[in-house]
Amino acid sequence: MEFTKGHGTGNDFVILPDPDGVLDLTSELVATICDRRRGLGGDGVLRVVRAAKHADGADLAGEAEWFMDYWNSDGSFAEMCGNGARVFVRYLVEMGLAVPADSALPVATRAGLVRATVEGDAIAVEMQRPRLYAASAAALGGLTLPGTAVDVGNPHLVCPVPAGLDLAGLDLTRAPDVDPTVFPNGVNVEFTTAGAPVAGVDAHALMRVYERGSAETLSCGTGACAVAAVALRDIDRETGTVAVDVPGGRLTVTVTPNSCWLSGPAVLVATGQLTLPALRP
Ligand SMILES: N[C@H](CCC[C@H](N)C(=O)O)C(=O)O
Repeated sequence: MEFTKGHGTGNDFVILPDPDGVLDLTSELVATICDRRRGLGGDGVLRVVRAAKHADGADLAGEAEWFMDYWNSDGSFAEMCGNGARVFVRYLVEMGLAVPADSALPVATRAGLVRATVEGDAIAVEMQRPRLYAASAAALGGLTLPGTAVDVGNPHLVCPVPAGLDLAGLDLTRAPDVDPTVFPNGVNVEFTTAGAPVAGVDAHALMRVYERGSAETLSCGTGACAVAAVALRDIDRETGTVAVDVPGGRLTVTVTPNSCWLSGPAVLVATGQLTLPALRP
């Protein structure tokens, strides 16, 4: 089966073209494909399927031709993947499956319809406005770090790193402990510090993330949106533009009154053939 490998600021995905939704994609197969030794390796899988051909996209088939069937590397589902949506659109355009109109390209997702624009090396995707909804905390290495729960279509917990602690030194080799009553379906946990002023934006943040279903990744698009929304709240702003530096590069988040734009690079690395036994006819 053909695949393409792509990434957005180091958040990497295996793209599987399956326009008619005939591939029997299972959690086990996704985990095997994403295994960095026994498979291709990836933070997740993006199946490219016509919205009309997938149960989770059919209700949006009248508004978007394509559905982004996103899976985390452990084989679990997620409602939204911001970097994944940007790489997904890069794939559609590069493969001639879609032409970005002036009014942006619609894509169906489990979190609803998103729109994307291609701006050279950068691809921007418009998602729902992050909603800050609770105070909670993450326990890590004997420390309890207070944070803010943020809904970006998928769940996030944004924890500022206290003065005296080094963001780079946090041990993210294991999942932070969180409150299951606040996050019954798990959560993506971002650890963040303020960055030096950056010209042309309202705030600058640095972040690392332990992702639900994928462990630590070099970047998390929806996580950057959550971090940006908290950074704006901390300067008493409801809207604005935030530069978010992740280990894999820089994302730019623009929070508007009704939505949130996530912009950054999206690169296709390679195309080839998957020959795993589970994929043989
Ligand atoms: N692990 C996330 C999904 C991927 C999020 C991230 N890769 C992004 O770019 O938004 C979750 O389970 O909600």
